[in-house]
Amino acid sequence: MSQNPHINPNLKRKKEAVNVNRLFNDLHSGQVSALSRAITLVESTAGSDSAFAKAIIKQALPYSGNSFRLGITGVPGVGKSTFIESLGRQLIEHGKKVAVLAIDPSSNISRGSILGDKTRMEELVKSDQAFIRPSPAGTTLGGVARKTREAIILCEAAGYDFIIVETVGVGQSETAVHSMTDFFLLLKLAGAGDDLQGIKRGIMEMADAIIINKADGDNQLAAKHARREFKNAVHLMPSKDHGWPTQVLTCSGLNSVGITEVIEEINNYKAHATDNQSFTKKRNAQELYWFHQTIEDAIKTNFYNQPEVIAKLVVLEKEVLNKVKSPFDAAGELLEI
Ligand SMILES: Nc1nc2c(ncn2[C@@H]2O[C@H](COP(=O)(O)OP(=O)(O)OP(=O)(O)O)[C@@H](O)[C@H]2O)c(=O)[nH]1
Repeated sequence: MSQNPHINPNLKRKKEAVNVNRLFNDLHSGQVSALSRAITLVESTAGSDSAFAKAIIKQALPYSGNSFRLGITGVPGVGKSTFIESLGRQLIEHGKKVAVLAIDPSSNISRGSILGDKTRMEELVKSDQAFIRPSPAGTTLGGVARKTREAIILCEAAGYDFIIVETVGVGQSETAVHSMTDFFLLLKLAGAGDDLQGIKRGIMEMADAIIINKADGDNQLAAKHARREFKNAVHLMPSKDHGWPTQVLTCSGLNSVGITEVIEEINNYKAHATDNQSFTKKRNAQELYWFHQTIEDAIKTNFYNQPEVIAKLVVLEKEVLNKVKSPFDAAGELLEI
C-alpha cells in the first residue's frame, strides 16, 4: 500500500531535503529567515537533520569568529532584557549588527524559555540590525550549550558582529556562557538581597565587569555604596591570566544611563586583550575546551546508555549503600564492562 505524504511527515520531510548550499548562501547574504532555519536545523534532535546541520556549520565555519562575543548573567528580575535592549540599541547606533542568544537549560521544565523571549526586547526585535533567538530546548546543559555555540557560528557567518549570550545562571550555565564569550558581564542589584554576600562562588572571578543595575531614582545611593563594596572585593581577587582588572560600574538600563560607559569598557578590554594577545589565546582555549568537553560528554553518554551498565548500576548502588562494596570497587567493576 502506498503511503500518503500528507499523512506521513517523514515522507514529506524527505521530499524537502535541505539544499545546504542555497541555505548557506541565503544566510551568508544576511537573510534572517535562512539564519533562523539554519539554527533550527542545528537545534533539531531529528537524526535526519543532523547531516544538514553538520554541512551548514562546515560552510559557516570559515566565516565565523569575527564578532565580539559578550556573555551576560544576573538573577531573574535584575533587568537583563531592559539592559540588553538599551545596550543593543546603542551598539546598532554605532553601526553594529547585534544577535542575542540565550542559554537556559530550565526552559524545558518551564515549557518555553524565560530567556530570549521576543516580547522582552520589544524595540530591539523590531530592528533589522538585530536578531533575537530564544534558548534552545534541551535536557542537559551540555546539549543546550553546544546548540548555542553553533548558533554563534551561524550568526557570525550571517554578518552579526556583536553577539550577546545571556543566561539566568541555572546550574553551571554561567560557566558555559563564560567559556564561549570574550567578555563576561555580571549584572547585580544594589541591596534587595542580591549583594556581595549572596553572590555565587566563582562568578566574581569569571566576571570581566560587574554592573550595578537600576542605579536610578531612590536607588542611586545604594548603587554607589554597592559599587564601592564590589570594588573593594574585586581588589582582593587574584588577577586573571589576561591581566584585565574586573571593572565595577553602575547603570540604569531603563533610563539608558551608564550604557555608554559599559560599551567604553568593552572597547578598552578589546584593545587590551588584542595588545597582549590574550584575546586569541582565550578563543583558542575555548575551542579546545569545547572539543574535549564534547568528547567527554559523548563517552559518558555512551557508557551510561549501555543496557549492561544500566542493569548493573542499580545493583552496585545498593551494594555501596549496604557497605558490601566500596564506591571505588563498585566503580571499577562497572568500568570493566
Ligand atoms: N528602576 C529600574 N527598573 C528596571 C531597570 N531595568 C529593568 N527594570 C525593571 O525590572 C523588571 C525586570 O526587568 P527585566 O529587564 O525583565 O529583567 P530580567 O533580568 O530580564 O528578568 P527575567 O526575565 O526575570 O530574567 C521590570 O519591571 C523592569 O521594568 C532599571 O534600570 N531601573
